[in-house]
Amino acid sequence: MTLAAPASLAGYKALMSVLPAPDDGATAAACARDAVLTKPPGALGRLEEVVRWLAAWQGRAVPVAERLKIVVFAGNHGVAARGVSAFPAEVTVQMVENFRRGGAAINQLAQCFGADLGVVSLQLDRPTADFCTGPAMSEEELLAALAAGWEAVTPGLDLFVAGEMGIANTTSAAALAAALFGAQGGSAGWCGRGTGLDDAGLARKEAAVALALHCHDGHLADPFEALRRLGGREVAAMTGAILRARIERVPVLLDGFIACAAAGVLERARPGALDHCMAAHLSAEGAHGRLLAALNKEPLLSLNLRLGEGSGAGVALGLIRAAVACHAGMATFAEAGVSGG
Ligand SMILES: O=C(O)c1ccc[n+]([C@@H]2O[C@H](COP(=O)([O-])O)[C@@H](O)[C@H]2O)c1
Ligand SMILES: Cc1cc2nc[nH]c2cc1C
Repeated sequence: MTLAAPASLAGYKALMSVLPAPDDGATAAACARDAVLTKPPGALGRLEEVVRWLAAWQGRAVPVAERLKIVVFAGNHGVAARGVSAFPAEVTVQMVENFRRGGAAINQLAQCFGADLGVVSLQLDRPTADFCTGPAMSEEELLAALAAGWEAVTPGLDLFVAGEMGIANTTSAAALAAALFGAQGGSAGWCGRGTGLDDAGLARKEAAVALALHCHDGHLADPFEALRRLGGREVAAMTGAILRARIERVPVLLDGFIACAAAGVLERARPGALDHCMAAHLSAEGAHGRLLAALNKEPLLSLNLRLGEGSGAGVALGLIRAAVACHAGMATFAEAGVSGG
């Protein structure tokens, strides 16, 4: 059954108080099976945690990793005109074409691990407004972006990955993270080099984030309002998708800095709203570790990736499949005639 996206921000906020809970029965059954598999207890380390997490949200004692979906959301940012990225804004639309032709990293990762890949382009010819001088989006634009994400998650998926492409979106994510989780020590602490900024570019980015926080001061307490003022279309789409996944009990692998800032909106709106999410990796973007700590998430991988597109989560799909294969396929002590400890 298709569930329509809420028509108002009040509708989204109302959903935050009725989020589904994990299936404790399925978790207990997965733990019971794990306990009799032919290995010392705990010997598969965090792969066992992955199985418990999938079981809880899929509602299956033996979770599966067949219907995997990655969606890359693309958006453009007015703040790019301030010289806050190492690349020009036209790269966003060019990369969308690359995704469509199968030439990007995420295409290869999706193919490697049998994931379905979708690309959702969000009005690339209409960048958001420069949030240093006013809100990035109107309420109508925010609702359209949230709905685009919401509609990308179909019920019955075994796992969802929200990826993004948007030149300058690490500036948006830095400002949003500062608004959501505080700028103690200065907002520059949320700024990294993104696609590879030099020192002068980093200084422009830090100045842009500081200016934005000053401009919107007093209006950032509501996480959805912070998203409207400082986010971007692809950032808001990821927020909508991650929320829809929770409603549909679809587990989500979080990608890098921008995806985690988008997810952070939900965590600030209701602590625990990201219980259906696992952090795939620690990005090389400087403040990602700080953001993961604020979300209380321990990343599965740390490979110095800083690509976005959902690529860190794409690599982690291999671990997800490995965890599920062991849990589903291993013999029990009784079946294998192995003496238990
Ligand atoms: O996912 C990350 O942690 C990440 C870190 C640095 C850069 N990116 C990607 O690079 C773009 C944003 O970088 P920038 O420098 O233009 O803000 C955007 O398309 C992201 O997908 C992504
Ligand atoms: C080439 C390129 C590819 C990307 N993929 C995600 N963000 C990106 C940024 C650039 C610049």
